[in-house]
Amino acid sequence: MGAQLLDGKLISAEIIAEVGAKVAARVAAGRRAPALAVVLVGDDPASAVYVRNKKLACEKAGFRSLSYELPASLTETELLDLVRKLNEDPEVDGILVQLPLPKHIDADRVIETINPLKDVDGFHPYNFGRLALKMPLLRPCTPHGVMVMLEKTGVDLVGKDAVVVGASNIVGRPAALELLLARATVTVCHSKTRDLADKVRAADVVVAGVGIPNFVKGDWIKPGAIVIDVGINRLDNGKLCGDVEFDVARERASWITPVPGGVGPMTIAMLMRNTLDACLNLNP
Ligand SMILES: Nc1nc(=O)c2c([nH]1)NC[C@@H]1CN(c3ccc(C(=O)N[C@@H](CCC(=O)O)C(=O)O)cc3)C=[N+]21
Repeated sequence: MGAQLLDGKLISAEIIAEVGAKVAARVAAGRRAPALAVVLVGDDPASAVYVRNKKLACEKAGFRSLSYELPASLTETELLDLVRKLNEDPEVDGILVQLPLPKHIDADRVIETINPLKDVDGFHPYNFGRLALKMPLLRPCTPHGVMVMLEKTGVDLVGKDAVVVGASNIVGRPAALELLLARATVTVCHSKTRDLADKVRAADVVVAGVGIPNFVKGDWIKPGAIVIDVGINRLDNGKLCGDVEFDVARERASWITPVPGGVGPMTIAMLMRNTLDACLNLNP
């Protein structure tokens, strides 16, 4: 027994290849390739790795990537000016400002300054609101990647009990909206939730995004449940691990995502899809 693995690396590679084929066809028809601007402020080593992976994905998809690597001393005004310049640049389809930003910069203000049609992270309140109102436009990449993985299980989510552990703006909340859009019954748990274990025990689908290694215990998982682990935690030994106690959960679940090689690569695939969609929306 034991769960089947949802291979994020494989699914991501398929999606990036699909995007790449569409880009190649568009370029063959004489149109320019989609262009993604990636803005990195400061020198957080994890951010540098993610940004490098995003640039590699752009190459695979045939996108142009414009990279802005700026010092931690950058002022908020300077960053907002750059965002406005990219908003107005007709050669730029997608704008991604890597988070977290240095503390002296108000990230919400930066996100709200991005043209919602170029907001390929799906973080702008406009895109978040569209998702909440059942008319998604650019969907937040990580929760959208979660939904694509859930589709790969072939399990119908309609009426299923889904429990989201974590209520962050980038994972838990948008994941809950995605699951609701798929017509699951959604419970969102957070640090004030009582009897978390009981809530997880009742779930047909568990989505964990809290950023604490092994926070969701394997024996909480209902036999046959689907487990999607969005956590990416780097341990002292340098290894990555998720938020779910994988080895025990794996024995009980029907499907489970590994870390690494699960949701992480899906986030990047969905970013490529959003950038193509933004390009098509802006340059029909
Ligand atoms: N504006 C913005 N948009 C983001 O989408 C965004 C962000 N800021 N800030 C940081 C988080 C984190 N994130 C990841 C993307 C891919 C992997 C990924 O591909 N992970 C690999 C492992 C990579 C490694 O070895 O570290 C995996 O899970 O297999 C991880 C994390 C995007 N984020």
